[in-house]
Amino acid sequence: MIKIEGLSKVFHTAAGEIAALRNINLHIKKGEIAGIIGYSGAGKSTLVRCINLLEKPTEGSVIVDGREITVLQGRELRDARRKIGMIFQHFNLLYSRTVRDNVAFPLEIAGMSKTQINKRVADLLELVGLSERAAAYPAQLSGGQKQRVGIARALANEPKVLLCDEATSALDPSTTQSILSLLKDINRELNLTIVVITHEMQVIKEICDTVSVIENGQIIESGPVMDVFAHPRKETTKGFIQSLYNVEIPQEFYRQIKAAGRYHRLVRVVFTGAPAAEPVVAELVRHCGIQVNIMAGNIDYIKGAPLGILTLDLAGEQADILQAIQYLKDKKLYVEVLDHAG
Ligand SMILES: Nc1ncnc2c1ncn2[C@@H]1O[C@H](COP(=O)(O)OP(=O)(O)OP(=O)(O)O)[C@@H](O)[C@H]1O
Repeated sequence: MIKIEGLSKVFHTAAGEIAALRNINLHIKKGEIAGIIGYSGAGKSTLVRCINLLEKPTEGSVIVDGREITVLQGRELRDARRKIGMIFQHFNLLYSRTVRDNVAFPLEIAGMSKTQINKRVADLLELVGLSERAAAYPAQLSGGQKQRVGIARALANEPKVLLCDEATSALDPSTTQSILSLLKDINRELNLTIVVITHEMQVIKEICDTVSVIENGQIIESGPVMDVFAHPRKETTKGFIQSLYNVEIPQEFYRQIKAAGRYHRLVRVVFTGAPAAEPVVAELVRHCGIQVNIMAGNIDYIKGAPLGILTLDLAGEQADILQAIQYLKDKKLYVEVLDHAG
């Protein structure tokens, strides 16, 4: 549904050139919820704004639903943009208009008749659960309700793609949850392709099918959410996972264990899917005759599938520990020997 190829964006400022995006390549399938995560200044907003040409790329192409939008201008560009809805962190509502009139706005611009507008607005407000607040003004709404208006407005022209730029960053955790479930429902009901820009791994975990990590204007890692969560390759990605699953142990604590004298290895074991339920630790003790201490751990469920991350301290004879690590690998578990262990 979205193909981004060789996309670069350079801003020319008084202080010099800023390469906000460098050679971005990204393919997003129809009906997918694609997450793009990065720290502040990584280039997320610029990337999402290049998808609907709010920002003109310096190089490269953006193809949405088979149409290269980077070459469009004037009316053709306006028509193409209509099929790409967008919601924002600070909602960007018109504060002098009621909820109903905010949602009607893009339809008025598209030249729809009043009767059709009334019908469509009523349907959209029902979809986002705001029928009762149609006559209210944005200032009378909570943050979550304002974002619901933003979503209804973004869906008014029946877009094929919905871009969400930090759409839940201004909301509290429970409101965030309700907006994320609304987005998930809309994705399912309308088979809408959604691009989610965020700096919060929780958002990626809750609703995304795929995730791309952006740093210094480049995509450094990309893949299905479960794969990236289970096997992050880049330090930045590991940092994001760490923000969700705190499975690190303090160095000082590990130094104390090592001081006990026995041979140790600190390993991280990642379970995905079925083996997560197996009593692997017990088997490890029985098969390899070593001592296993669970130092940190977390089991989570991503789209119903378990993802377990355990930090284990293995103590015993060196040969037995090597055998234990091999045993885990034979079980098709991902094992990482943490390099600060000795
Ligand atoms: N209009 C602009 N003019 C000049 N530089 C810009 C402009 N917009 C963005 N930048 C620069 O481009 C880089 C990427 O910014 P961008 O806003 O895309 O990052 P971000 O990941 O969305 O960060 P944040 O979450 O803080 O918004 C930054 O160095 C930023 O200063």
